[in-house]
Amino acid sequence: MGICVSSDEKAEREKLKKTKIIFVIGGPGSGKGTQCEKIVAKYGFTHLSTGDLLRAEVASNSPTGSQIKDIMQNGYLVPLEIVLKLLRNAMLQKINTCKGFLIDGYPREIKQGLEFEKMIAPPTIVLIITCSADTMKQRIMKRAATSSRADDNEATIVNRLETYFRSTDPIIAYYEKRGLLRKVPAEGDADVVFNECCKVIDIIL
Ligand SMILES: Nc1ncnc2c1ncn2[C@H]1C[C@H](O)[C@@H](COP(=O)(O)OP(=O)(O)OP(=O)(O)O)O1
Ligand SMILES: Nc1nc2c(ncn2[C@@H]2O[C@H](COP(=O)(O)OP(=O)(O)O)[C@@H](O)[C@H]2O)c(=O)[nH]1
Ligand SMILES: [Mg+2]
Repeated sequence: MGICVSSDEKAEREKLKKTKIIFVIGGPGSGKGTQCEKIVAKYGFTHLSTGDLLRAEVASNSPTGSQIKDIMQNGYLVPLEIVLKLLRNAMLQKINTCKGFLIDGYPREIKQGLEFEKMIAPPTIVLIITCSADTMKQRIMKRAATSSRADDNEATIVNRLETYFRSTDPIIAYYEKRGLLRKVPAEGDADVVFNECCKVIDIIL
């Protein structure tokens, strides 16, 4: 006997499958949030950052929040089940009004991508914003002056960069092989980077 799926759940799945989904990946401080903000303004997509969802969970003082606080403070990855549940719930809340999703900061491991496809839908494309580790470090240190993020400090930045580089190469190779990867170099000015992002997005509209 198959797994029993309610008709509501079926309808949700169908809607999620029809919606455009862009994974936005890139190192810490590469400019994912900055580009997503610009994309939202131009295309009206819905921006969901897994980092923001997790920080909101910590701020809410929920049991899950206290479980993940130290992990994040130290620059490590939060367990997949926690991230995916928060993400799926956030997507379902917006599904009826949304023109497309920008999923910022996900996947961080191939397994996250595979589980997302199982639970939600395949991504339309995967946008990767790339710049050097030095550039990322400099941008985060500048942001640290105003961000009040617990992980925007020099020691944690080293861990975040290490975590990023360790887990990202396989993700890049995986989506490249499937023809879904779109690379945007991000050393330059944010507007120049945005221009490149638009070229990639215009093709999937
Ligand atoms: N998809 C995810 N899977 C596991 N952990 C995650 C995920 N997204 C975020 N986190 C965790 C990792 C970090 O400890 C913390 C902050 O993530 P995030 O805000 O994406 O910061 P970041 O350092 O990768 O980049 P940024 O500087 O772009 O915000 O939350
Ligand atoms: N020069 C330059 N700075 C940028 C660019 N994108 C973001 N920044 C700055 O770098 C910092 C990190 O950007 P953010 O969008 O938070 O990056 P994220 O960590 O990838 O989400 C911010 O202080 C931005 O102002 C860019 O394309 N060019
Ligand atoms: Mg960010």
